[in-house]
Amino acid sequence: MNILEQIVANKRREIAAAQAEVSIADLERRPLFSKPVNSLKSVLKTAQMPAVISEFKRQSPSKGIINGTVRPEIVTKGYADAGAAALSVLTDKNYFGGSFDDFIAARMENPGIPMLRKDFVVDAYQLYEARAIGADLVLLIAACLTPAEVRDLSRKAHDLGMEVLLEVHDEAELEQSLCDSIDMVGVNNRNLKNFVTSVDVSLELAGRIPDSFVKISESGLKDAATIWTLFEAGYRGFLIGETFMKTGDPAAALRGLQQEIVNSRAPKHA
Ligand SMILES: O=P(O)(O)OC[C@@H](O)[C@@H](O)c1c[nH]c2ccccc12
Repeated sequence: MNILEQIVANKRREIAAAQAEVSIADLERRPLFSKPVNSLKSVLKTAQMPAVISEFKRQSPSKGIINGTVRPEIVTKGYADAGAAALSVLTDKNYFGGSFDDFIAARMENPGIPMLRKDFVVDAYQLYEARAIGADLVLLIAACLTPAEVRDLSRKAHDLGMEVLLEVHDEAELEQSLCDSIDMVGVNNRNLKNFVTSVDVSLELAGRIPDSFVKISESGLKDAATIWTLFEAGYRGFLIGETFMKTGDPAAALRGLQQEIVNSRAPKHA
């Protein structure tokens, strides 16, 4: 099994255990379940500048521990104050060291900013969980879902009031999985099967994503020049985790990058 298959197999066991313990009716009664949703799509649609979606990620299968000491409420408040367009918080425990507690701590501190539940969603039950912890949008990863699952899960997410970010890594995934209940398409520069990162993936797929979908480039992003190149290619959102999290002060790292983005703004955007 490749790593993605292992993660998904583990996820299915976790879901079975969670379902045995907490019913959907219980999730629907959680206070955050009915909170109004913050739209990321509407923010990105009209973005005049690259919008950074800042991720809280303690560890990953490719990098091991990235930051073992950070507190989610402090880091995410710092991200929001530094001008992040949205927050992404990992909730997978086994491979990314995340949790619902991390997500909820970030949510309580930042009620008004779009928040992505970053996990491996393979079952509608997880969409109820996402809503119950206060998520505004969910990630659906084409590489671990059939096109029919993408369609059904994205419709269900909409029924629950959330937006959907579809993650693709190549043209085949894009062509098979894109459907009209997707709000945003995220091109993952990292191949989840072997962890190799290249922004060429985003550049190659940009022209193949219809303009009706907001485009987000994900993973391996570090510098303003690359972000502007991707902006020119049509990307509006930039999902960044490690570049910030590996520093002692992730919010300061975001602030520095935002400065760099403004300072290196291409003349035609002036
Ligand atoms: O830390 P990076 O290289 O900036 O990447 C962030 C984000 O794109 C990455 O964490 C990610 C993208 N898609 C995922 C799916 C599952 C887990 C993690 C991810």
